[in-house]
Amino acid sequence: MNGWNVLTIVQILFFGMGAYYFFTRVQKKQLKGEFSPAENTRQLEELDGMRQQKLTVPLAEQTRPKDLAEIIGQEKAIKALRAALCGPNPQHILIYGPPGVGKTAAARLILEEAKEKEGSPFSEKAKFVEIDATTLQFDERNIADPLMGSVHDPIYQGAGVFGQMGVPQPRPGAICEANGGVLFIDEIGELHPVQMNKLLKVLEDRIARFQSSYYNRENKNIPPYIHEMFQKGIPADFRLIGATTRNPADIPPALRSRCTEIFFEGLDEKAVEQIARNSLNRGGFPYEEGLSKKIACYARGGRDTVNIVQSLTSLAAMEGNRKITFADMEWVAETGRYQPILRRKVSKKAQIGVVNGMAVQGGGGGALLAIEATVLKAEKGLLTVTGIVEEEEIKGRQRSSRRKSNARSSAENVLTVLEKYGFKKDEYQVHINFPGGTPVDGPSAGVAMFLAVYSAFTGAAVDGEIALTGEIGLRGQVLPVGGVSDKLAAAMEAGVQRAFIPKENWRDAFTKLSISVEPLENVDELLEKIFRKGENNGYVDESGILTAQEGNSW
Ligand SMILES: Nc1ncnc2c1ncn2[C@@H]1O[C@H](COP(=O)(O)OP(=O)(O)OP(=O)(O)O)[C@@H](O)[C@H]1O
Repeated sequence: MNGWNVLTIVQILFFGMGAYYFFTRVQKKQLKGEFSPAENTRQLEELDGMRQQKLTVPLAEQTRPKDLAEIIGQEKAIKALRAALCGPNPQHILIYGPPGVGKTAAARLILEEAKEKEGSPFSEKAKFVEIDATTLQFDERNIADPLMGSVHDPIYQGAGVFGQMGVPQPRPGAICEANGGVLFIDEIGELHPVQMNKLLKVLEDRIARFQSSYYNRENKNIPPYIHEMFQKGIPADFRLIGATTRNPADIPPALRSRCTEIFFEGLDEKAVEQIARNSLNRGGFPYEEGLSKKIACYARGGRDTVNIVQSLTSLAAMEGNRKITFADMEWVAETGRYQPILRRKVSKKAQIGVVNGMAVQGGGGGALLAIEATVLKAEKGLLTVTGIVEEEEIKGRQRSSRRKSNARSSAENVLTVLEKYGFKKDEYQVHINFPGGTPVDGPSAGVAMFLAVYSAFTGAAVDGEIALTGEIGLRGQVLPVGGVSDKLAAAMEAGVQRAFIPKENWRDAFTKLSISVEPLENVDELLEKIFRKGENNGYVDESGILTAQEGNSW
């Protein structure tokens, strides 16, 4: 062997050792997922720096109820929640209700209370796992599903050393994290139908199952725990609490049938005032007397209230920690685009040609509207509808929209239906008025308009403590409308004693309300229910021009 050959062999050996060192080092790094120590220290320092930068706790967080007793105005719903979750056999639960009225706050607190109860299957460590269905994107490739979990197949980027070894890795989702506790899904009605079906299956099986075309029982590279995950699944034994602002009819029956349904009500004025007072007191600034009442004129629920109080306290703090005034509330309402809430109280007096209609307000929530009508004998028929805003822009907090009223065409239907009761369109001037310039959703005011004109036409006075909603068909049918729960809440707050709603909107839950709610199929039924026979509710007499003059005094 000559000198050249020895040198070559030495060079090859050195190169080989260098390559071996390099590859084993890289492989070790990948196996351990290790970074360089300096990089690791730098990243940790950065995270620590971020943790040091704390802002003060927002008032919304400070005022979050810490106890179920701090949730105002939902006593019945909370009792039902306790009954469903705090016993030895907790149920799955669906909570319905308008936004910001305490559904999430109550769900967060109920598990803690359940844990304290003797015989509860929830252990001290039972977790409350919260997920918002509006932020869950459905991924049909199932690469990332925070709710159900997913499998990282070896081909995917980031599969790491398991990827090189051809091992698929199950990644448990929220259903497994909640095992032994509560899974709370906010806005559950927004779940993609495929996710909803998978969730229903998990509620039955109480196991999360994983599949992958890369999984092979014979693959010796696959660690035993991953074999077990594929073959036996991962436990997902939890109680579901779903919350939704939708109507029960919009929720899949298969989910409803597996859950106890609980209804949170819209908050009335008194409840909002109480929440405002509690928040103002926690805010720590002096405030003008009666301010909580003023806040209740604008806030539609608990969240609105807390947000308004937060703006008020920020303003007072910015201007030298001064007292919070009514003028500040006006400013917050103006800049925050809070619409004043219509809160009419009904009159106990029976009046001719005046009726309470139940409506839905632009920004959400129900409202009670007065509808007045006059009927005058004339040479020629005429219909006038006033007080409605034909088209208006509703500037909501999140979006603006234009709304066109079609109250007039609904009023035309009313006159046609009235022909059955002796009224002749060509012989009367009818004037229907919605005092207050409120945007009116025409069709749903149909039955109320009918009653107002009928009353003016016949001279039969209508009880001031009744209210109505429903679209009217040309044959006098009472047709279904939206927002009935909100409308009933507003009616109760206004002092209504009897509310008439379309039969198709009827729910058994309405029997539990503090007022009488009566379903209607047609307007004949309505007339029979509210007028006694023989009273002045027949047809107009020959000489008579019957008007609602008496009714104009309200
Ligand atoms: N009934 C209430 N009593 C006391 N505080 C309330 C009430 N309702 C709401 N709040 C306040 O508003 C905040 C938001 O309410 P929460 O998140 O519980 O509403 P939600 O009904 O779940 O609304 P969403 O449907 O929009 O999720 C609460 O943290 C609390 O500070």
